[in-house]
Amino acid sequence: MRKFPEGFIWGTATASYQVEGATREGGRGRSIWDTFAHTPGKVAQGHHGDVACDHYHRYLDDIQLMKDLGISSYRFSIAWPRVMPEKGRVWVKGLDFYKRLIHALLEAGIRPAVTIYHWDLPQWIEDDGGWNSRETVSRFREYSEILFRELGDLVPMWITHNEPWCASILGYGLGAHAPGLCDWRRAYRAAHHLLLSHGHTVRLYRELGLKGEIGITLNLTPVYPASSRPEDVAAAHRQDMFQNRWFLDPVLKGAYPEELLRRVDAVVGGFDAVQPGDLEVISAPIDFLGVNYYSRAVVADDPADPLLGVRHVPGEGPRTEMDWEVYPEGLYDLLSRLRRDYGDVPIYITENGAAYDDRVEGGSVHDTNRIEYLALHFAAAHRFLEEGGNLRGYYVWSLMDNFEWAFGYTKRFGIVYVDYETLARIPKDSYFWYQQVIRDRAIAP
Ligand SMILES: N#[N+]C[C@@H]1[C@@H](O)[C@H](O)[C@@H](O)[C@@H]2O[C@H]12
Repeated sequence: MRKFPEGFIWGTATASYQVEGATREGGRGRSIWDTFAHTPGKVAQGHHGDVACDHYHRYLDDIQLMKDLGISSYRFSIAWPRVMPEKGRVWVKGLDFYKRLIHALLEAGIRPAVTIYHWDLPQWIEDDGGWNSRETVSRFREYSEILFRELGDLVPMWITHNEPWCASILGYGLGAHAPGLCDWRRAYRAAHHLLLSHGHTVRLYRELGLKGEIGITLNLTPVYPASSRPEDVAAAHRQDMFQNRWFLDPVLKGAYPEELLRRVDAVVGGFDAVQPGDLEVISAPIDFLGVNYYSRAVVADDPADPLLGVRHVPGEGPRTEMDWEVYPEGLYDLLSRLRRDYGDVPIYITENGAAYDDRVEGGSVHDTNRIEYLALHFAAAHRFLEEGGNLRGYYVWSLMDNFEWAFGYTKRFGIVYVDYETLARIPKDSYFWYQQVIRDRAIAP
């Protein structure tokens, strides 16, 4: 057996807009994802999060599932529109649901890990410029301070942002996510303001003297050249800078990659969002780095690509329902690279999992492909631990099937199946497999 260390954190993760529903309850205002999802053509089959998994009302049953699973921590996000529903209005009662959720988790012996922002920006803030506006940085700090003052003594682990790369690039550059804009200048500005708000919030956490730990979650994708040709190796370097170092370097080294700044100049005519002192704020020391890993990228040189001069090449491995290559070696390579290039920063894998075409058969879901996916990735993490890697925990994405952003409910990532007609939960075979891993604190060799 491959044993994990005593005290290793096993968890599951979700996010507010993806599971809660109740988008008109508790005084909640509209988010950019309410707007985006209700805009025809933006989300598969016109799906939206109005009901989602109804976690808002079913959280006690969901916590029982977590308790039976045996996890030690549950990662979830707080919906900013529940706290700041409209301009000029703070609705602290909007936190009542989260206070109930957190107390129930603590009673179940489950450590709450709170993501402050997982993409559901209040619509009124987007109307005021959203992450393209530096004003949002101070609004995020104000929002964070409310959370810290109301929940700071109950919550031991805080994540400022989830995947700021996605929130900025997909939301403002490619238009694939809310708010659905296609403007690279706004995307670069949004990325900077997300990072800046992270840094100010870390500093605030320290100023308030809170005793927990705070970090940020980045979606990181190790990049491999399609061949050993120098052109392809250089292409991989450029993609790595765009995909990973853009956020890793400011947070952990206090500087953007020089080549990125040159490319930004060339593509959007200058990085005008950075002001003196910003990078010092962004690189406020963190207690951990959250890593979301799903797959790798393989790229070749392609001069026809205006942004980076790269072309993505499909890897040889099997694919998930997201058409992502199953490549567990990439997790080990990524963790090793972080240790090599960024020092021994404590790491949590804050998301890892896979979407498959799950079917209910006789009341069960035999998702052997997801068990294999998780087993291979747990083994990669174990290899890193065996080499002295500072890995503190692993959150499986996701506890339950949920609203998969632009894919709506067509992609199932959960270890618990959700029947969207009845909202019944059915633990999949992977749930019971994970339950045994947690009991054994080990995986089979
Ligand atoms: N796609 N996909 C699954 C999963 C998504 O559901 C999460 O909300 C994101 O943090 C991250 O993209 C990963």
